[in-house]
Amino acid sequence: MIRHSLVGHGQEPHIPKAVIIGMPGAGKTRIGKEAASLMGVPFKDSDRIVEKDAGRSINEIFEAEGEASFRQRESRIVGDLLRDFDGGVLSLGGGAPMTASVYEALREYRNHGGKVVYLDVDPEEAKSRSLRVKNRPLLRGQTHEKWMELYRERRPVYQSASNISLKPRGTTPDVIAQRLADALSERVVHVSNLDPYDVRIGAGVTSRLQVLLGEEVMRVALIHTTPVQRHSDRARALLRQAGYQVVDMVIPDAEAGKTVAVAQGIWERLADEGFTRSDAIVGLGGGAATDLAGFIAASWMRGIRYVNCPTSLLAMVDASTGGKTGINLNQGKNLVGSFYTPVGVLADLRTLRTLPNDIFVEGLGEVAKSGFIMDSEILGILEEKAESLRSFDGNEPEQWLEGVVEDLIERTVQVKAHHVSVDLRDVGVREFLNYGHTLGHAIEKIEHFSWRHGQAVSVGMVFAAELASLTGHLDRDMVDYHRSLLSSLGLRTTWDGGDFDQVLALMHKDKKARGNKLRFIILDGIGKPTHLDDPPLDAVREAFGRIRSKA
Ligand SMILES: NC(=O)c1ccc[n+]([C@@H]2O[C@H](COP(=O)([O-])OP(=O)(O)OC[C@H]3O[C@@H](n4cnc5c(N)ncnc54)[C@H](O)[C@@H]3O)[C@@H](O)[C@H]2O)c1
Ligand SMILES: O=C(O)C(=O)C[C@@H](O)[C@H](O)[C@H](O)COP(=O)(O)O
Repeated sequence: MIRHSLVGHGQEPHIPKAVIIGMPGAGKTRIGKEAASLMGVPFKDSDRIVEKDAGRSINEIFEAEGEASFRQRESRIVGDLLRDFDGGVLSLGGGAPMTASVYEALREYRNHGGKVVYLDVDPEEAKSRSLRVKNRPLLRGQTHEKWMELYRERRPVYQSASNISLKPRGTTPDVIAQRLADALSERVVHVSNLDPYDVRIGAGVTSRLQVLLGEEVMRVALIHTTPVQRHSDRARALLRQAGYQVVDMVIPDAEAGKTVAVAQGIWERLADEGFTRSDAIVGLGGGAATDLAGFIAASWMRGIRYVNCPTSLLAMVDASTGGKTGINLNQGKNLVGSFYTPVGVLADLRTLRTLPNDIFVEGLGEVAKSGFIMDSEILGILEEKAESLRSFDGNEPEQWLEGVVEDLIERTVQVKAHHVSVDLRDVGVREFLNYGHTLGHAIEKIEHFSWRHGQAVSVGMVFAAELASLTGHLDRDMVDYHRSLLSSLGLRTTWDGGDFDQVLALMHKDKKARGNKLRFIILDGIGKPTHLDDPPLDAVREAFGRIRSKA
């Protein structure tokens, strides 16, 4: 069986971090070596190991034993290395994946989480480079025709054998090596809806835009706000380099961007720029920008492809994933929108470097929410790292960002992915992601959006915990735990604005409400969310009273 053959006798696999494949002259060795050195892991080239093992050069093996014998040697050695080259980067000879046994071994390796990287070079460039190297017996006396024939034969095999593809065209090997190192350190959370997609988390993942958008797309509308200009400049440069026509669309910041007027302005611009169904949207910024961009993608010509590039903690852990797109009305939050999934989400940790402290801290509200409803490990990390998280200023060491913060993002996205994979349309378990939001959205509205979403949700969770306690679902210790954890992170736990009747009217506009009946998400315990339908009005009023600072 596959698992058995790679893992061996009940041991953990010691598989390589990555295997690089591609045409001769693609730069597999140079780029692989450099990426390995950037990551501080060992590098091996299967051709060199075959030569060492045989005690003769590849040319000599071909001359003395013939190609079939070389392929047998290669297949055995690649098989061994795929089983036992712990965490290293391995480059394969250009023809290796064409051998059935190597192709199969690569498939097994991918099934165990291995990363097979196809260096998809321009065939002319690879040809001129490969002819400079002497020990390539199959390339001797090659005509241009024959080379292109080889390329056409091998390319589909490289494509289907790989799960990462890098196009070095127009870039230097150093840049590609850095991209490769970035791609290998990223984390991926899979969302399995009808239209499945991945959330990629890591430093530099924005460079994946081209792979996600694909070759059919001609025009890309890059929707973003001004505070993220530095990151949209980079995305725009990457998109132009990849050959797309980029139309830059700057929208008003935060909730001011989630309006009918802004959406209308963008629809008109798309029409003027001639956007068709095969064009695309990229939403880059905080949750407000990705909510709007998704809504534009969902509504333009009844739906075009879009990618989310979240740049705030909250957008990375929550808003960018799950396909809830929408805008606000004067009457309430997110009242108009649709469920429409992106083709991918790229959470580039480097963008967090410019994120102001208060926006990072509000994002912790949604992180804590995911801990409360499903993953107590998240709560453990938040408790342990509260002080450093609360004082985030963007200058944290790389290890911290790619350690604690990346762990929290990955875990929180896993919680989100779980709920939206099971219930995209929000008719059951997905509603658990709304913990704290019934009151939270009302607070945002009453405060004219001067309160940040995550802060409002934080108070909303304390309110929901109080309501759960009043209705016999949660004990007092848990309510106290909500207050102490959230405040240790710099989140609000009280609110003195509005009055009960105002709040009640807004809570009736919440999407969980049915007819005249309110519906809340509460907890029976950590990781045990449940619905609370139509609770006694007195309990709702009392819970509201308990979030006032003078309570
Ligand atoms: N669709 C969903 O499932 C979902 C989930 C959660 C929240 N949301 C929505 O997301 C919004 C809140 O998102 P948010 O907290 O990101 O707020 P936001 O989008 O208002 O962004 C907050 C501020 O931070 C700026 N910013 C973002 N990234 C930055 C960076 N890297 N450097 C500097 N500045 C940066 C933004 O321009 C803005 O000024 C709300 O509208 C909420 O309703 C949606
Ligand atoms: O994805 C969901 O489902 C959520 O409820 C996530 C929430 O954190 C988010 O704020 C969402 O936008 C709220 O949606 P709404 O349906 O209550 O408007």
